[in-house]
Amino acid sequence: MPVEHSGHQGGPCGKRVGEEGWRLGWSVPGMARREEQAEGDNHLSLAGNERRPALVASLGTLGLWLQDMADSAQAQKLVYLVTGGCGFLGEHVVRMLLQQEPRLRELRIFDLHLGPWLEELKTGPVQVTAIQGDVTQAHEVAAAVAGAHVVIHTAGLVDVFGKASPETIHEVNVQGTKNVIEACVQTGTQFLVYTSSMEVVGPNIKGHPFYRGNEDTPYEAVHRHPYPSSKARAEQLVLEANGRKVRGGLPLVTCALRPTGIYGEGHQIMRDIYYQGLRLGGRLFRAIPASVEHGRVYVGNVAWMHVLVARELQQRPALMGGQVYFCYDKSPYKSYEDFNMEFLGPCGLRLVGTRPLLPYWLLMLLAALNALLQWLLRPLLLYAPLLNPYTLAMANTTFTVSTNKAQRHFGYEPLFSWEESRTRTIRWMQAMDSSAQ
Ligand SMILES: NC(=O)c1ccc[n+]([C@@H]2O[C@H](COP(=O)([O-])OP(=O)(O)OC[C@H]3O[C@@H](n4cnc5c(N)ncnc54)[C@H](O)[C@@H]3O)[C@@H](O)[C@H]2O)c1
Ligand SMILES: C[C@@H](CO)CCC[C@@H](C)[C@H]1CC[C@H]2[C@@H]3[C@H](O)C=C4C[C@@H](O)CC[C@]4(C)[C@H]3CC[C@]12C
Repeated sequence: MPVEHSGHQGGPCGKRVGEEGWRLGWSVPGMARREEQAEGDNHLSLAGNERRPALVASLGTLGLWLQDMADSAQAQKLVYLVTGGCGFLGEHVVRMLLQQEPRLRELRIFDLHLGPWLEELKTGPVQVTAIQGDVTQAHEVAAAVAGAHVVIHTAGLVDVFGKASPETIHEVNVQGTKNVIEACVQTGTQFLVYTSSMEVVGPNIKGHPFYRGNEDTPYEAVHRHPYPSSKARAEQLVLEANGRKVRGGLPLVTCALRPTGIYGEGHQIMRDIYYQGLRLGGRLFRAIPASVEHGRVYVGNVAWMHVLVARELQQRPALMGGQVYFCYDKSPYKSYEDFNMEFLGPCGLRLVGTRPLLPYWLLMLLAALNALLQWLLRPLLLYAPLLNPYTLAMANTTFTVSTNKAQRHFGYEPLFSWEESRTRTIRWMQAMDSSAQ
């Protein structure tokens, strides 16, 4: 089924806040706890002074307050740079850092396209610096990196639909990453976290299943498509750079995070599939057997892993430097289509068929036809449907992870339960729908 990227249409989801609602209301479970605890601490110190004269109590409070100020002035000293900070994942990383990294003094957000939502962040206690720039331009990257303690490099060209040329994908994903590494070395930045992908491992071109594998599971990683090839090369460069001396003589410490298919608020492909379903009268047609498992992970948990890994890399460079970690959480193992229905179902869409409605050979034919059409139409227009031989192979090959390496190395536990991840994603879809009406 050729599934085209969509425009906006109204749908059957219930009315909620507008799309901005999820942006402005963004918060994480741990944050509320931290604030409550801070308040609780104040109450405790006041309670201790209750029976003393009022002046002593006030002085005590003032003292504590001054101490707090001094502590936070000392603690807030780190400068972080997030490349691709205005993307789907990048925005979540940025917001998570602001909420969960108390040592942050300045947060630099580097992206080709800056989002208007950055403005709202500039009123907080952390200095937020928005930098419009291109990772393929070494001098722009170096200027942004200079003086940063940590770089989280999420910028990338995510394209499995043939929208960009293989050369452009390589330029952004590989040359862009080289520029980030060189900038760290030249300017003296010691910590680099790279957002890699499950695709550096697989599925491979032979369609071998990767069933609940971990970072050490043997697998023949062979790629031909430009996107996974570029991510694999970039990851290799990042890992090889671990231990290089940066300006000032200290060693560069790097590691790579490999998310499986990310979902959550802001997920463009989910949006496209939703509107596709609306165009088809509220129905989607099963194309992939329900038994093919596809790994998924909630964007908030991926963002949390980035924040945690960046923090712990500074504490445990010997253990974590040069390592790769799959991103995982408690999201259930399901087929790509069944998993999407967890969100699309509550928005009124139905998945028709308990088995694929078309035989696989026919789907392959349609996918090949789409590829041919894309090629023929290229001089006139960009035809980039969701279904092509590569995306079909991705959706039709089991690839799931089961690991606890992140927990063992840096104490990672998902911040969001599956129920919460699901609820947040559904709310976002409902808000998106009501703002479209
Ligand atoms: N979405 C997923 O399911 C998924 C899964 C695994 C890994 N990843 C990786 O996560 C990262 C973020 O992906 P995403 O899904 O948020 O994609 P995205 O397209 O939403 O975000 C990428 C961001 O990078 C920016 N960017 C692109 N080219 C740039 C350039 N030349 N210079 C500066 N900025 C540039 C874009 O403007 C965008 O804001 C990517 O590196 C991707 O490979 C994504
Ligand atoms: C055959 C169609 C019938 O419904 C469904 C096509 C679905 C595809 C468009 C997606 C299936 C698997 C997705 C990819 C996967 O989740 C992991 C990814 C890794 C990441 O680095 C980038 C995104 C992606 C390639 C993701 C893209 C969309 C799928 C191919």
